[in-house]
Amino acid sequence: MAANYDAFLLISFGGPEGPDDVMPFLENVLRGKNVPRERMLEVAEHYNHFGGVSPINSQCRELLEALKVEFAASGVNLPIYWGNRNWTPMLRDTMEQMKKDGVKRAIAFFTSAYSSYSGCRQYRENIMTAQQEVGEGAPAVDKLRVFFNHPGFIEPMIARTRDAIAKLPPEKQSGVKILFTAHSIPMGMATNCRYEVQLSEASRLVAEGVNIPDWKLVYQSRSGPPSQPWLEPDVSDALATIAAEHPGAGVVVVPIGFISDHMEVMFDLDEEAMHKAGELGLSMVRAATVGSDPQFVQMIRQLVVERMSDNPERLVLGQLPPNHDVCPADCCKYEPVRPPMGAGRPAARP
Ligand SMILES: C=CC1=C(C)c2cc3[nH]c(cc4nc(cc5[nH]c(cc1n2)c(C)c5CCC(=O)O)C(CCC(=O)O)=C4C)c(C)c3C=C
Ligand SMILES: [Fe+2]
Ligand SMILES: [Fe+2]
Repeated sequence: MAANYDAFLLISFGGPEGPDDVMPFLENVLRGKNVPRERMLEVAEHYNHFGGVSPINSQCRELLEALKVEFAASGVNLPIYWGNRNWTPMLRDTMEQMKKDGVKRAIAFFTSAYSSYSGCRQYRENIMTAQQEVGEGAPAVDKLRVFFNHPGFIEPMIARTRDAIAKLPPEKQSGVKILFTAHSIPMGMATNCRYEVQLSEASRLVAEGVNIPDWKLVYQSRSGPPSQPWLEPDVSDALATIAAEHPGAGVVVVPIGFISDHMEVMFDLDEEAMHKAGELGLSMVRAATVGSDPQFVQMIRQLVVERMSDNPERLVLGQLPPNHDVCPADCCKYEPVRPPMGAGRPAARP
């Protein structure tokens, strides 16, 4: 059913924009999560390595600028808002502003291509919490379908993978191995969502697009305690396996699980995985994420128009259908094992 919207809302993760932001940001990210404090401090070091600034907020600003141009050029007459889960601009403040501006019903784009607790349900919970905090008159918010199999995501990723292969030394290009990487999540989270299935399909589509049969889906940025099972293999272990089986091979690492080159891409891949590949004698190139690619920006506009049309064209590639518009009640449900009492401290809110 077509719906009428009077605003567009970008909802993202947020990131620190200076050294003083790093710890409160991480405390926001990890509140209620079973992640050891040592891991939090380790990740803080990654951010401090880059001056305490994550590029994610500036990447969102760039995407918003590109979207304004795209909407104006194609007659989509919706004001654009932006709110984050973990750092300013916080979602609740944005919703407060939307209420003041008289917005009644917004359509939201989450910066996650896949269904998972963190990428889907937690954002929906964040919306509900923000609505409660804003109170009477808070805008209603619907979310766009996940886009892991939309041509506007897959085709730019094929182009970026092709560019990355071309950066390998010519003698390493034939026989290249592709590692598609995504954020690892606890097995308990993975079992109640379509994260792995959707990631495998997106990876398959990109591998097929560049005609490379030798590919594997692997994981990165694991944060759980060693006792808790998370999705594997880790990218470094996968690199070691390639080095053992194909010494000196060319490897392209494609961060298919992310849509911008944020800290988890810059540190975990460009620093750690690159260093590991060098030690193992592999030639590694990391493919870029979609960022503000024109086709990706167009995709967001198409997804909005799709929801506002009576007979929409629901673009999709591959073997899976377009994902649902409205999440069923238990979609991406996750009841985490809580950390022991006293293991975490409440975070200061920005
Ligand atoms: C229990 C699961 C997760 C923990 C713990 C976790 C910690 C953690 N994450 C970041 C930074 C980012 N995470 C991002 C996305 C993301 N994170 C998880 C799960 C956990 N993260 C998932 C399932 C996802 C979604 C993946 C996807 O589908 O896109 C991102 C990217 C956000 C974006 O909008 O692009 C970042 C950045 C930190 C710093 C952290 C703590 C140690
Ligand atoms: Fe994460
Ligand atoms: Fe979901």
